[in-house]
Amino acid sequence: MPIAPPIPRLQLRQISKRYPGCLANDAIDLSIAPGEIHALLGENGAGKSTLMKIIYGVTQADSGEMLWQGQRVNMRNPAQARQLGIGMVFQHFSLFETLSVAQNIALAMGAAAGTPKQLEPKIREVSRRYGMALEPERLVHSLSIGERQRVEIIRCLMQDIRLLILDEPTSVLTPQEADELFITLRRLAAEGCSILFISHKLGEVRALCHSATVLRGGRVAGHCLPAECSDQQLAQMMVGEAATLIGDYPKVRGGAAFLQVTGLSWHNPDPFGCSLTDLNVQVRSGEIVGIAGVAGNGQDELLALLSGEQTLPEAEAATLRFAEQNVADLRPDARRKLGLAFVPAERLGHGAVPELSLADNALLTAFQQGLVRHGLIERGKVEALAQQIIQRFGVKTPDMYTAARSLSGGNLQKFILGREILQQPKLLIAAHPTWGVDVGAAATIHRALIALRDAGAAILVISEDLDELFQISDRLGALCGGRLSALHNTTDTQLSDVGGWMAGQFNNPPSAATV
Ligand SMILES: Nc1ncnc2c1ncn2[C@@H]1O[C@H](COP(=O)(O)OP(=O)(O)OP(=O)(O)O)[C@@H](O)[C@H]1O
Repeated sequence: MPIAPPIPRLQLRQISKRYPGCLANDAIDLSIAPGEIHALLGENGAGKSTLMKIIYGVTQADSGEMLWQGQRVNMRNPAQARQLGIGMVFQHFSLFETLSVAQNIALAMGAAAGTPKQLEPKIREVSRRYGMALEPERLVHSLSIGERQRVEIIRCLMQDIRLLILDEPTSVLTPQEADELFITLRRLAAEGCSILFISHKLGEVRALCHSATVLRGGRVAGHCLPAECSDQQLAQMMVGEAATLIGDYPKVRGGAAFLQVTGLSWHNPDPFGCSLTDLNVQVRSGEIVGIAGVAGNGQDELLALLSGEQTLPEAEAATLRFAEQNVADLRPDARRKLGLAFVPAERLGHGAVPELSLADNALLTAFQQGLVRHGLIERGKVEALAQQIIQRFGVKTPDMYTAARSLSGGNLQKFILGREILQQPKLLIAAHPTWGVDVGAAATIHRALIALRDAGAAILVISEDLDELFQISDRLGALCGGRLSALHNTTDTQLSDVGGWMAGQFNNPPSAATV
């Protein structure tokens, strides 16, 4: 007697979802078996997040049907999804800093699940079983980003989980933490839990996922077995043409120092923030300096001090210099006048105003580039700039009047980066320049950064993506606990060296001269 194939855990049939001006999901079919780790791939704006939100009940499809273990289901909200055994770990965690791990999990699970004290033994059991070390009494503010992600995953595993959705989970992890996460995910899958994994990192998709669905322009472009495909083949399925992914950029020495940070210390009044201790770094015109580090080790504080969002008293103005000018006491617009462009880590709300159109967002930081005359905005010039950013950086949007918040994450990132690069700054400071950006767009951004470097700009990139830092940086260092390692030429540096610096294994003499 023939054996019937197992019923898929989840099946989507002809799922469609339209937003104003765009068909985000167009008749999508997708099937995930029990115990299968399935990747969802696609360039920025392909429709991945929209599809996940439909599965998790955050938003509803316009048409099509969803079958959960063979039964038709109308997913109305996340609570219903959780009840069925679907868990989702978002890119940005929503944890309360001042509460413990157990208190956070109890809050998320609702009163019926029990008090924090009652949940502690189960948290310990789940963390032991899946090899995710985590103490239930620890306060969240004392946890690393990797440990915070464990809180979210353990929260999902506390319920009877059948499908775990992870949205770019490794973008916040060190390489070692990512390896540990994969061990947990493989164990979960071996027990029959299905996993839907979204990532732009093709290497890890090939190493982890059994199968993949590739989306392009809201439609299914194909299904494949990632282990049997090269990066180039996967990228080609995503963008529909042969993509040039890896740029082998020559390393350079740069000219005179433009940004000079000398003995920079700052006490952070926020008890959960990080203070900076005796930072020394020079970025020369015509070079890219990369700063690695796990989030929360002083990156935000350093960025605020470099951009002018946090100023220092006049007496300390010389701790930061642009060329020969002291700037530590200057506000952001004064620093922009001296040639600074800045890409913050957070896209919505910091890099762009969500409610404003792309054109107005272009004006926000580029207004000193001749876009305002006699106090009047020159709309024609603003629109020309916005159009140029959209075209040069391949930003997918219905038009320049679209609100920033309705762009997919990666497309907004391309827009913000393009806006800053096109201002031809003397100094560009960029946090996570390709965070959430697809492989094709990341290559475009890297080429643009190299071109800006070769045109003579000093560039400082702060990123957690070590592959990226090795690819584009001429010199490298790392932040740990608010201290910065010395910089080294990238050509003389191994991945393991940077891993060591990220863990604080460096010993700079106080106020050391930078290399
Ligand atoms: N709330 C919304 N209103 C209007 N348009 C939206 C909204 N959400 C998404 N879109 C549009 O739907 C399309 C698909 O977006 P989605 O976020 O699903 O892409 P994605 O594949 O997840 O991209 P990324 O890799 O950049 O996160 C994009 O063109 C986006 O601009």
